Amino acid sequence: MAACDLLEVRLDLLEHPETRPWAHLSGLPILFTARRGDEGGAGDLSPERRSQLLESVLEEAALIDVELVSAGEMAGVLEKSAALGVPWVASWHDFEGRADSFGKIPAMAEQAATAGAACFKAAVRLHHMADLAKLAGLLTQPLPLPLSLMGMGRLAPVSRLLCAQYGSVLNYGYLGDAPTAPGQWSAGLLKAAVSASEIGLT
Ligand SMILES: O=C1C[C@@](O)(C(=O)O)C[C@@H](O)[C@@H]1O
Repeated sequence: MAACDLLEVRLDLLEHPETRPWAHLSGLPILFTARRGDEGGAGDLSPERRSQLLESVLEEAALIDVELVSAGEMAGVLEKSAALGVPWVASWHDFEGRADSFGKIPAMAEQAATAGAACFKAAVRLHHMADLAKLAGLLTQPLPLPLSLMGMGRLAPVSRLLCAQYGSVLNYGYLGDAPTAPGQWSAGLLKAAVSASEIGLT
């Protein structure tokens, strides 16, 4: 079993993205991300630089990730990706885990759908067991687009299995030896664990 079904290339983490260091990984669809600094990106790249990075890979992208709050400042690249039929994952990250984050997610998902996103993704640091239920519970609400939800921190691993069981799409794990978020599973382990825990919850 391959370790993953889709690869995410974090353009903001690459020293020399123009050398296309992902080129040898042919055969798998690629999601390209150029993360903004205040949502976990490296180098605090400007919206112009992030747009330029994404525009340079649109022809080979299966999907692109742009933070919901960057939709306005990166409208140009979103228009180009839409014209090419490349879907947009609208994302949002809360590394602190603020108490009001769970309640904000449905409205952000609605906003993402209206703005043309194919999926809304939120990663939130979890502090308490009750946070697990709040996060996975969002997947039982009717919303106009698929959700990709995951926890960060000590409860991240269990949250990622729970959310996958409740229908979260795009479940992230790392390749190599460096997680890109606190509490991320390795991709191979996550895929095996999700497969082993497919018990048909709705
Ligand atoms: O947004 C996400 C999700 C993520 O932050 C995670 O929590 O696994 C990992 C990032 O690489 C990715 O861009």
